[in-house]
Amino acid sequence: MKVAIIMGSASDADKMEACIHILKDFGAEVTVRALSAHRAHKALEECVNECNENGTDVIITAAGMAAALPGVVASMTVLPVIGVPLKAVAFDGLDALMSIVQMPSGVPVATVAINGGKNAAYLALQIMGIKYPKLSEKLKAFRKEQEDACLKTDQDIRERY
Ligand SMILES: Nc1c(C(=O)O)ncn1[C@@H]1O[C@H](COP(=O)(O)O)[C@@H](O)[C@H]1O
Repeated sequence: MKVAIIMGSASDADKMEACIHILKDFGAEVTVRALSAHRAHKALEECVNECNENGTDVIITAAGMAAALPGVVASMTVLPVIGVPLKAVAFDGLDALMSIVQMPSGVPVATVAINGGKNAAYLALQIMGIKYPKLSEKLKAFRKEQEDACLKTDQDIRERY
């Protein structure tokens, strides 16, 4: 159960903390790298080649601004690539969202919400759940906990009003 997280810059790390924690909580082996396609494309290629060879199940990519990274990573692998657009200095993250979501056909990046690192983790876990049945069971238990918590808050609201 191996996930590689590649972000465009070390300055993105805070926004990906929750993603990393969720993956580790569910028992995934997580590798985290900060490699820009724009600034270090050779090292990025080496990193993706390693993923292709070392049994990585899913690659999560995260980048802000002109976010070429997720698409470039997707071009170098047939592993599932998830893209997390990050809100950086301008346009509330729409710049990154547009860069990541509008891939030409044949080279998909499964794009989550702006700053959607948590859902990137859950989506990666669900993809891996196909291969690891115990993980799938854990995810079902998590969904049940979430449902119970929702019903509890509903009850609280009904009682309050
Ligand atoms: N989008 C990309 C890429 C890329 O796509 O190759 N490389 C860096 N970045 C983004 O630039 C922003 C600022 O990075 P710096 O703080 O390092 O200047 C970050 O959000 C990063 O993801």
